[in-house]
Amino acid sequence: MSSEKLPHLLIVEDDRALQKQIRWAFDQYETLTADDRESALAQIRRFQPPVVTMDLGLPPDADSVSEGFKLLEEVLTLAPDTKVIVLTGQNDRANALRAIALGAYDFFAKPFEIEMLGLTIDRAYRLHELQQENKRLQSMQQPDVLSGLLTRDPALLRVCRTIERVSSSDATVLLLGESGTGKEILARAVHESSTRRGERFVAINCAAIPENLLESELFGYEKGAFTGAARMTPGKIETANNGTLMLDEIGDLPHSLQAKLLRFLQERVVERIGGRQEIPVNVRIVCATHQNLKSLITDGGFREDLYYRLAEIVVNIPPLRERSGDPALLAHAFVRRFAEEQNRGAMTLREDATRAIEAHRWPGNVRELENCIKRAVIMADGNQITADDIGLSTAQPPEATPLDLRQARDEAERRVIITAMARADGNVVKAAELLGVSRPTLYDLMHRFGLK
Ligand SMILES: Nc1ncnc2c1ncn2[C@@H]1O[C@H](COP(=O)(O)OP(=O)(O)OP(=O)(O)O)[C@@H](O)[C@H]1O
Repeated sequence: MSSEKLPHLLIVEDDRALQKQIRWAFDQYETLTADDRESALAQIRRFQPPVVTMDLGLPPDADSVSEGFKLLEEVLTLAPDTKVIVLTGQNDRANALRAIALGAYDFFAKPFEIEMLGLTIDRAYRLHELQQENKRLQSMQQPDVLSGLLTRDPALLRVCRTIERVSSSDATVLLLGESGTGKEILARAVHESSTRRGERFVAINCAAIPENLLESELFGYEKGAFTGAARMTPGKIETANNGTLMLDEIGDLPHSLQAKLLRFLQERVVERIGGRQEIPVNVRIVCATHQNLKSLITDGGFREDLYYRLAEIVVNIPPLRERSGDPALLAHAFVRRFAEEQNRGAMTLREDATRAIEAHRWPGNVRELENCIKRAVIMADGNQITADDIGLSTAQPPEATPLDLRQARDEAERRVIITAMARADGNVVKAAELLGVSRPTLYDLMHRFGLK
């Protein structure tokens, strides 16, 4: 390795003999030296050494530590990632601790063993390297488009991985899930993690608009196409050109429009109502519904050919009641969010409230939970939310259990761990206490069940 490639090590030491000794001992580094504060700062500015060893007693007042502490603070302001190892006098524990409190990486009392110092310097370099690598990776990462979606449930985590994987393609995604399960969040995530993210995300709810208006909303119209069409208006499909179009509640799309949408998906052109021109549109479609499209097809309510056009990738979003641990996890997060929004200070859920949340069936899913917590935050007298504030009944219906004993045991353990982690708001020590096991045992179990 050429000497330019060696990492820099700055030795700040006014005792020339000791300075030399350290230099010789660490020839695996490109050593720099300084014997007072000013020259040390000059070396830091010029070379930004990852690691610095520093005597606290520096001239002009080498018997006191004032120059040393001043330098330590300046180094950490100038280069906060630098690892500073402080060398102190023999019985100078108080100053050593003060240096650590200020942000020094480690300390050694003189006289010290040079091998021990060497090990600490090596460790400091490795830590510095890791931190730099971490920073580099973080700066390369795209913004996490699923960060607004909270879950620890394995099935929903799998859904998130699927969404991330399919986003880069242009495949049409069909999101199936009950109302309030997070279909819109996932549809936006598809858009935000695709190359279309700089373009528009346009959503339209097919159930909320009457049939005659829905056609013009989707396809647009020319001026004079019908009474009241005062000027040309592009439809949602056209508006979403180059971006993503979310067709929410696609199961409610009237038959006549199903045929028209199918034509668009085949030809990728739209014709505005009253227009003759075919306008090419490049759009990625994500659709969603809470309905069972397969049975709609059987009953003649939905075209099978349209279904297969839309269902290139089908994603099933599990309802909240089937997501292990998620009700409590989301409830804690919503309490924090709403308490902040309502300026209620730090609020928490009392254990009886968490239990009531876990026991409820959540027919309205995350939206219902969100509203329920919002109401409780407003209603609670103190800063603890009780089961009464939540206002839920706790009757729990029986659950289907697998018959294989080992599988049942694993499944039960897994659920209990997820529930404990959620109830403890992610705090492993608290969760271990709730479960009556040691922290390492809980870590082992989490590892065994693939829980982070
Ligand atoms: N996993 C989650 N983490 C955090 N917030 C969530 C999560 N899932 C849903 N939400 C919130 O719950 C509410 C409902 O979610 P969203 O609108 O995406 O559901 P939806 O399935 O599209 O509902 P609908 O079918 O009624 O339109 C939103 O406020 C959303 O931010």
